[in-house]
Amino acid sequence: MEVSGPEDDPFLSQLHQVQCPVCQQMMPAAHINSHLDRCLLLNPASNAEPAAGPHRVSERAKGLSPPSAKRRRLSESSALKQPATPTAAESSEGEGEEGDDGGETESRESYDAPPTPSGARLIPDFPVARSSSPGRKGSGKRPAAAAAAAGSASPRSWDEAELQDYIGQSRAVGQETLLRSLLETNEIPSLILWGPPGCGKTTLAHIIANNSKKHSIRFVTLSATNAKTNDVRDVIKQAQNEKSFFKRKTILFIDEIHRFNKSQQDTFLPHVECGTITLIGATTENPSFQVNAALLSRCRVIVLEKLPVEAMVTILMRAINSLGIHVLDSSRPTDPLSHSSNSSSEPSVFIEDKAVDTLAYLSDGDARAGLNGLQLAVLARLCSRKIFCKKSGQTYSPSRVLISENDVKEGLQKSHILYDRAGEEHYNCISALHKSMRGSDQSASLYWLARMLEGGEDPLYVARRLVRFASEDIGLADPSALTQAVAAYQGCHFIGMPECEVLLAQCVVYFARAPKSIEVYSAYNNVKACLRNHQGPLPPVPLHLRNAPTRLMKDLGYGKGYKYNPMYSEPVDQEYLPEELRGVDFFKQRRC
Ligand SMILES: Nc1ncnc2c1ncn2[C@@H]1O[C@H](COP(=O)(O)OP(=O)(O)OP(=O)(O)O)[C@@H](O)[C@H]1O
Repeated sequence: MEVSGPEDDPFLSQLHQVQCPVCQQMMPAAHINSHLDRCLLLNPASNAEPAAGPHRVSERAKGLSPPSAKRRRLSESSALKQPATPTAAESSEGEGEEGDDGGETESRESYDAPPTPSGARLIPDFPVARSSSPGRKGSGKRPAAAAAAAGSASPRSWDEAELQDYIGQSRAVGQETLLRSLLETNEIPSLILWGPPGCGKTTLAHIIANNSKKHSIRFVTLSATNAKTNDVRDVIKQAQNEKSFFKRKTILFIDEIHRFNKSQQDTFLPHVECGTITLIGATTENPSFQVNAALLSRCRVIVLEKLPVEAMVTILMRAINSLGIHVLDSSRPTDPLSHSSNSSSEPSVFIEDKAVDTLAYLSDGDARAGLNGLQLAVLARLCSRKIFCKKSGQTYSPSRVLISENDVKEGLQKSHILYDRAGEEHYNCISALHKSMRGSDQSASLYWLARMLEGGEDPLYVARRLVRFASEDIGLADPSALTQAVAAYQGCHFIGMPECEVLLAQCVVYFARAPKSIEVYSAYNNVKACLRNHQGPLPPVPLHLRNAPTRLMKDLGYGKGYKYNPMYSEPVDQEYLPEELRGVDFFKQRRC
């Protein structure tokens, strides 16, 4: 069983009181790191950190202002483990009042925990089962029931993870790669990590974080899903202070960097350029389109790939080992109940080896999907393990539970419930949104919109679909719908997420309520069908409709007989379609 200190558990760390070594104030352990940041800036003279040096007093006297009270929560992994600043675990316990941070809390989040409301995300524990190479035996590190119920199929502490713990991706971080040598010499350049969901972008960033911690480099994370431009400015301001006063470097990790719009991305540019921050961005989208060209040219793009099945098996086996699950060899059919007896109150959990292979295969290179699928399968089996005995009329819980191939398939389906940006769910949801607006159901329209945006969909993708809908389904019944959609698109482009969500919501409700007409859409389809079905060469443009800029053309009869409509007070009787299509009305029916 793994033992973790109170600083590992956000709940415990709230209860655990520690004393600030600078101002001696007592506060919950969870607050100590954010408090220390400010305290060191405000009280440089009393700073215990050896690197601080005496010059800080004069710097403060020069008017170094304290970080704004509105400063958003930021994560800083190096601060959590600075050698000279006692961590919560190292500090003595005691009673005390709340920290002086005005209610601002800074707690460590678990690995896949959602970002804090401000968008700041703390460097979480990083799941690495350091134990050996994972074979297919199942090591039984901690009871599967407890571990799965605790909410993770990943092993718990990944705090010390290093590159060797990173599975696969040899093209990006293999032995001979540039990135590996840069990491080994601790020369981290600005990077863009580009790859499909769950392939390990964030994981790699955390490995870099662990590496930089050793060299007292600050590592701050923001998620572009929630962070606002002010959050970025705060990070930059603090990075400038850290650089000039403490000669400390800052690495800023931005998850889903493509969700920052171009002007938000511009905020980093000068600071990346002058070395105030080293930027590491993670994105599932092609950076050539989603990242500012100027910013991109200052970053190395590391392309990560979908994890191959073998790598997925290794990752799953690590989790299985760490959860204490036993793997059953299907080539040697045995009754799991005949395995060694289990005296503990926790059931022994077994998994078929083919279930592991299936999970690895079906996860499609997405380790998160695989691990979530495993976790849900374990939980589902544990919850349904009570057996009713007809003879005694009692229910009892068997001491052994078997996870089959079907269980993992179900687990995988459930873990994909939310939203799969890159897969079928993406198309299902946009189709449901389109149909709900067409059906004038404003609630359903908003629901599908929110489901996509909350699931991490690119707002510009939704906006583009709205532009299309404006003409396809509303058309001339309300021509201003198109203006609304284009405005929403541009608004999203200007302000990005999360602010632009309400623009899309407004547009979606407008469209759901708007009158609908497919008149133009179907007429145009009729024209296209006419062209497609035409046999032989297309009919020539009638001579009277042709322009005649030269004498020769006039001589050839171009423009001859054309009636210039503004010259007539009554409707003009004139043909505009080619001869053979005379009388065709594409608005009434398809005639070709
Ligand atoms: N190469 C890897 N080695 C070990 N574990 C991995 C690897 N890739 C992913 N994982 C595991 O899979 C889970 C998801 O990985 P991670 O969050 O790094 O993916 P991501 O590429 O950042 O995904 P997204 O784009 O959806 O944010 C983590 O729990 C991590 O432990």
